[in-house]
Amino acid sequence: MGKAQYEPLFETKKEKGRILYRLFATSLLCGIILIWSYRLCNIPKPGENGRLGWIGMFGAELWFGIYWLLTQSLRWNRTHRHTFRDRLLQRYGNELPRVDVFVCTADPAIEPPIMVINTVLSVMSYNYPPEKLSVYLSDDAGSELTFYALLEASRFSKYWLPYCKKFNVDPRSPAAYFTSQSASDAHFSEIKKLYEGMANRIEVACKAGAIPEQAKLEHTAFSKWDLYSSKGNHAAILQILIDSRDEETKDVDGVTLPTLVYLAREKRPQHFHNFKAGAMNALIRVSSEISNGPIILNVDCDMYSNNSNSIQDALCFFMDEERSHGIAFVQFPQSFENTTKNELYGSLRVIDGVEFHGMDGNGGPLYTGTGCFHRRDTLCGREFSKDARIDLKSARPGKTEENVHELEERLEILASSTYEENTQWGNEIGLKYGCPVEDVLTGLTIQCKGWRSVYYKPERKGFLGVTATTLDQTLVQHKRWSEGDLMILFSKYSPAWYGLGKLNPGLLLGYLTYCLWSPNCVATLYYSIVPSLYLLKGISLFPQVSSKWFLPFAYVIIAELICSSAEFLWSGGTILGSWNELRMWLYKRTSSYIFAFLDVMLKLFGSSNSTFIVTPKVSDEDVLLRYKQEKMEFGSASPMLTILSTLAMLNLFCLVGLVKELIITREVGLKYAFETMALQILLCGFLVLINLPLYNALFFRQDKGKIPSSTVVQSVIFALSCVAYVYY
Ligand SMILES: O=c1ccn([C@@H]2O[C@H](COP(=O)(O)OP(=O)(O)O[C@H]3O[C@H](CO)[C@@H](O)[C@H](O)[C@H]3O)[C@@H](O)[C@H]2O)c(=O)[nH]1
Ligand SMILES: [Mn+2]
Repeated sequence: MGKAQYEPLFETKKEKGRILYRLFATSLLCGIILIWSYRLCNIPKPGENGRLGWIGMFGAELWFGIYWLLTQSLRWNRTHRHTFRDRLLQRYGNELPRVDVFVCTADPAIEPPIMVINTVLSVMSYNYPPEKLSVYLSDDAGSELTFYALLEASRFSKYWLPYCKKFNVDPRSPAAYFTSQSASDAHFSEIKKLYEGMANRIEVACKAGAIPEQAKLEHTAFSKWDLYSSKGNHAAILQILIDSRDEETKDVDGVTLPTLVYLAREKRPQHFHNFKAGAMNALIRVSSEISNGPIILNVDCDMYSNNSNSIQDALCFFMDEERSHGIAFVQFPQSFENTTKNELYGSLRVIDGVEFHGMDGNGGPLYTGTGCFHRRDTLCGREFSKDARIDLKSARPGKTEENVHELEERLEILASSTYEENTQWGNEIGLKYGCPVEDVLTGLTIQCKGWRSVYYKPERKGFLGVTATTLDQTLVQHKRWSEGDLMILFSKYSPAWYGLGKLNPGLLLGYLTYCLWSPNCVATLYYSIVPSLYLLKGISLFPQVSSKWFLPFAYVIIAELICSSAEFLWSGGTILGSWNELRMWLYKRTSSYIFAFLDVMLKLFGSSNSTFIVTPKVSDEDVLLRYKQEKMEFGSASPMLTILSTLAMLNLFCLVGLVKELIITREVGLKYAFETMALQILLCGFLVLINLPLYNALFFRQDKGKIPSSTVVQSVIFALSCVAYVYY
């Protein structure tokens, strides 16, 4: 094709209004600098009241200001992507590359098999040539129930795939499709009935905790579970359920089906399994001997495909003749199906709607796990080189002489728990080990090798998953993320030193923003405790309202509040949602981040081990009901909850103490108090206001989601002693 007619497969647009934003950010920076100057110039002399508190305020504001500066790297250079699928099909319709999809599951109890196979079915039915598509399910529990469900799904797919194609439906997760549709023609009822039959059989098996004897007789694979002892202790089980090279396996219309493989890697108590990263690496090896697709898509078991064209979209970024060469991976945003209108537990809205566009403008987003397309060889450690073009037409391993059983047996060795000993797997090859956010670390090293990545957020969401439905789950998940990100900062691959000179400076700062999530806890804790306590003591920490120094404080606070709410609304959130987001911002910083920060510090000094607490994807009925009503679920006692309620109580006591002085004892005049303490009163008042749901759960609620009485007692005692100590 001549250069003149070159039509790109994707286009990149700079965000409109960037100049305006940059002006605004610069003005905010001026405000911040003024605040710093005010603090520095007004530190009370040694011996004067409030010197220590003042110095602390300076520290906190210095941190907030610097951190805010870092976050500008995520906003300065935002870009948006658009793909041209029709051009892709026109040019490469017949030579599309093979694509391997990896689905990961870890525990049938909190990731129900019926949900897992809905995800599997949704990715099997992509709008893509089936002979070029292979789907691998990694089951870290090695559960017979999950395997049984997958076997059922492989049978159902013979009806489901033709149906999807014929009626061009979306989403292609049957469960999601049937809940979104109310059509009632004969085809619909027929396929729905088939699905319900299957779902019913799976549910019965899961309830009983055992699969029907009949199924065992029909499929020999179940004998592989004869030696199974537990989810942490079992041999590798590999089962090729559909091999698209087989002539006999066709759907009901006689069309080839995608390859479908079940893999439970070997697990032994004496061998550390490295969580999802270990599962992914086993999948990379096994798949390389079956389909060896040059493009790999990974999804979590709850993240079904919501858009049947996502593979084609992603390929537009890998197959453009002029601009695809340096692109290693394409990350889609993480969206959720079970969110409520005002997202009580916060959301990834601003990350997805603003920040990742900013990362993309600087060299590409982080690899955040699910919904990411990779080139196989960059995932396996290939360095970038200007000249060496990557071939997406790599050969598929031919069908060998061995029969399927021999093949499975041979490949099970690749998934054994000792296979990686004395190899570079988890280090130079595949996903990196040793970090709770293995994906972010892996993506970082790929970018350090000279590759870039792409953030693609299509109109119709690519993937939909299940988000946490209780406060505790949310905080635990954010602890894992923020802990992992901070570990990266101190790791061999730290963006701060390893990335220096390898990454675009803007990208490096972007990584730092995420790595430094958890240290934010220190300044936030300080800001939510000390000003309120000083308020009670009658010591002012902010400029008087009539002072000219009041202006920069007012400007920075108001502008930042408006800007972050605007970003939230702009990304599709509601006003109440933005208030909830603010609350979660506070809660994460004063619980998840504290524990993440402490854990990383402990690790640096050699103790404590990483864990991966898998987020539950199902909840009890009453919990679910409260979730839908957006009633915060506190539930069980935990150290994180104790901190949150202690902080809330502390601020309540301070505010009540102030009101008592102002109105009842009238020790200080109302006017005088506002003149000298306005910002402190506002801050304390804000902290009380945002904690209203927490007070409700402490003292008034009767349902199971309330705060347990042990926590109530603890937090009141802690807060009272703190206040008493300061006051007397
Ligand atoms: O030992 C394990 C643990 C987890 N998983 C799977 O990993 C996925 C993610 O686990 P989940 O508990 O849902 O974590 P999330 O915090 O929701 O996951 C986000 O964060 C992870 C990194 O912490 C990324 O890997 C994920 O892709 C991303 O969706 C799930 O499919 C699990 O089944 C395994 O396969 N093996
Ligand atoms: Mn998840």
